[in-house]
Amino acid sequence: MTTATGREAFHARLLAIGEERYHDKHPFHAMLHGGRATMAQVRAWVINRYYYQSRIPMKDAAFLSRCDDPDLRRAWRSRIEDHDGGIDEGGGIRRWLRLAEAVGLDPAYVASTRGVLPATRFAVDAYVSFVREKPLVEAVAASLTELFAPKIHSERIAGLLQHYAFADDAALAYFRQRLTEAPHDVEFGLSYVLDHADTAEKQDAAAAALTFKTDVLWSQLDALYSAYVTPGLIPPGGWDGEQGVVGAKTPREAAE
Ligand SMILES: O=C(O)c1cc(C(=O)O)c2c(n1)C(=O)C(=O)c1cc(C(=O)O)[nH]c1-2
Repeated sequence: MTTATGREAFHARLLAIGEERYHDKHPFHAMLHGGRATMAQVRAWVINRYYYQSRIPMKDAAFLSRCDDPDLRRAWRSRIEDHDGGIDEGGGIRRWLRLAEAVGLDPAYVASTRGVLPATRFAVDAYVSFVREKPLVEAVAASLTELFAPKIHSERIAGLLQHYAFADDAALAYFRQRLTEAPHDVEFGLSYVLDHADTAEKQDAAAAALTFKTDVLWSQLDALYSAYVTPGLIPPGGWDGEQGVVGAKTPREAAE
């Protein structure tokens, strides 16, 4: 067994993975945040990303089902509350559906997950399976992409507000809420991984888990890009640009 590197060096190694591979660098995000995405591309993103949102509490439930430590369960369970919320107010999932409505989609269509690209399903389902099957320290390490999420959420709020007529506080409530939830989650997750990856083997496995998760995120955007930007090859079953669209087209859309 080789010796683990020190806590700080291991932390730096994890940060470097995000620096190199996080999906804030994907060209689809540059289009979206820079106002260069058409409304059809924005809608495709909202439809596909809903699938990720809908599976996050399921993967957290899978995680909880494997924890025999009540302290760990107590620290983790708020993640499910964040996304599902209460009966009346709902949580992140309902806030995401408000964004869907704001971009002119029928929330029931989005919630049905019809039209989600096959590659999106494969990537997201792989994340849920990973968390269901791998050692807990790797499952927690995979969630650490959230270290890099507040930056992308801030960029997205600013970019969408600047460039899109649909964007207002109600439409973007999902992202504002994550700005306070994610740092709390990730603070716990990071200390857990730094404490529990106490051999070189476990550190390598945790780094690989974080790398895997960056692939989960990146490949969802590759799928969107290929279907709705270039070459524009929508796979069978993928959203056709019409289903679930409600209301009149905006003048900008009519010109597109
Ligand atoms: O908009 C984004 O780029 C982004 C990324 C991530 C992420 O890094 O996995 C999450 C979220 N958002 C998010 O909103 C969220 O609730 C979330 C939960 C998790 C997770 O792995 O448990 N990641 C993310």
